Amino acid sequence: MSAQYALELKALRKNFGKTEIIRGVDLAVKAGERIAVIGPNGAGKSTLFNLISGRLTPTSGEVLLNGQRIDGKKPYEINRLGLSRSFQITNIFPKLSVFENLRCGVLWSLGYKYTFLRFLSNLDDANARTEELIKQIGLERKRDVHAVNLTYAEQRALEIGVTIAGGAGVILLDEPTAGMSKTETSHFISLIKHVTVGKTLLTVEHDMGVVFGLADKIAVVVYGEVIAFDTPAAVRANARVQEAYLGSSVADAQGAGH
Ligand SMILES: Nc1ncnc2c1ncn2[C@@H]1O[C@H](COP(=O)(O)OP(=O)(O)OP(=O)(O)O)[C@@H](O)[C@H]1O
Repeated sequence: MSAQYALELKALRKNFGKTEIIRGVDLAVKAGERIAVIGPNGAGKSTLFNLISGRLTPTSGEVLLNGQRIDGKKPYEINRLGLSRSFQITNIFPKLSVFENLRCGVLWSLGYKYTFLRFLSNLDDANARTEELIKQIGLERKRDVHAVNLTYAEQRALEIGVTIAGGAGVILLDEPTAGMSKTETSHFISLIKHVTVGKTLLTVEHDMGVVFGLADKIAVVVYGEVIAFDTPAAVRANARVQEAYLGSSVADAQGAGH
């Protein structure tokens, strides 16, 4: 890949009415980096994800995926260009099995959206890729179970599977461990690391244990600006971050043994 960065935000701004919510964000993420986006409630993290994934159009500024402008494009176009996003609310099909949910994701990426009924039975490549995904997310024993009958943590695993099914190189996850127990969370961090090897990952996260367990770098968003973008150790030591946001959260995470 010739582009220097997998994802780049340049002077990105977003207003809602007269209120400026994203206030000039610059961020450059190298291919293969895992980034946690943190910040107080209402800082603009979800808005930033919406701008990157095409759900919102920036008021000004640029978003580049592998060097190509994607701001202004539709979410499915951005998806086709190699960026895939999962949401806080699961968007899997409850009445389809694990296998069927994943195969939908694979087929979509292969471009069979409108004709796939005709091809289902003999799509050996899609089926093989689907079986591989099931193993990756550890749901072999739930292969034929309807999504609605999975546990919450299994549904989240399936959702990660659907998110990566299309082979996107850049993955956005919105609070992937929200609502999980501590044991489920630590298992899930390993799963995310495992399935995103070689990919670029951005995750919005409130749980500092997850942040420090997962991220190569942390972007701290406060009041619509990125006030720090650095390694976990450097962010932890950053006085401005401590003051604006992180002090007590880091102390909590460290106290919890992270
Ligand atoms: N569509 C919208 N119209 C108007 N204001 C909005 C809209 N979406 C978000 N906002 C406002 O923008 C600000 C940033 O919201 P956003 O959801 O991006 O924050 P966040 O950092 O993701 O917060 P949280 O951690 O609570 O999820 C908030 O003040 C919110 O009320």
